[in-house]
Amino acid sequence: MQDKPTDSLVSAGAFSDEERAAVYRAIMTRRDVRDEFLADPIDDDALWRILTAAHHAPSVGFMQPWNFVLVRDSARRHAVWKAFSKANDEAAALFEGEKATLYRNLKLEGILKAPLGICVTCDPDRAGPVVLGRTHNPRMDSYSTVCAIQNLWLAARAEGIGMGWVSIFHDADLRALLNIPERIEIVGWLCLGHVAELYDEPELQVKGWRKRLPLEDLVFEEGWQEN
Ligand SMILES: Cc1cc2c(cc1C)N(C[C@H](O)[C@H](O)[C@H](O)COP(=O)(O)O)c1[nH]c(=O)[nH]c(=O)c1N2
Repeated sequence: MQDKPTDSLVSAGAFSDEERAAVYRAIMTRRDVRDEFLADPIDDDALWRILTAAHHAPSVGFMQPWNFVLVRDSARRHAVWKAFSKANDEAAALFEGEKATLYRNLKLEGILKAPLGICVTCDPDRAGPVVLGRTHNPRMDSYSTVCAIQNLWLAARAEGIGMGWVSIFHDADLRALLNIPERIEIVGWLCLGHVAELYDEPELQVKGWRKRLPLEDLVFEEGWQEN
């Protein structure tokens, strides 16, 4: 039998009431931020803590496939916004009638307002061709990168920094603007900045786009249930 690595274990006990409340508060009050960004720059230490939280996300085979491309330059962010704008016109054309009007009235990005953009990428080759846990589903490396983004989002919330995820782009446009090689997957463009206020429910719900589904309808016991 192998020796238990006691030196590298920490207690798995539950958090104190206060610690638990803080974790749930970060989860429940995290919002996708679009229009509420303030121009104030993000403190370097806070940014590093947020990136460290992202870097401590779980990843398949511990491959840590992520990179974080930080974009502060306003001319570059303007070019990213133009790429969004083109893709958003295409997206808007897919809706009809009232839904199209509502879509047009939604603000779906904070690329120019937020002082920092982060393009999060996934390198499928980070841990060689055979990755523990990825063999039967190649998407596991992308899923790992999404875990990093969620950690980043929650840590930002705890730091009082807002974040918005923008996905309305042609990959090729972001790739060209940021010099990202073909073999690297673009997972998300994140807008980060201080915010004065946050919606207390998802903005898409507040603006009548879609409601939060009842959890009871989404939880199945023992197998799939067709409603
Ligand atoms: C993968 C992915 C991609 C996007 C998003 C999220 C995720 C997870 N969201 C944010 C999304 O609309 C938001 O999370 C939901 O509306 C729920 O709101 P809260 O995040 O709880 O505020 C998002 N929002 C937006 O305005 N423009 C966008 O392009 C995207 N893209």
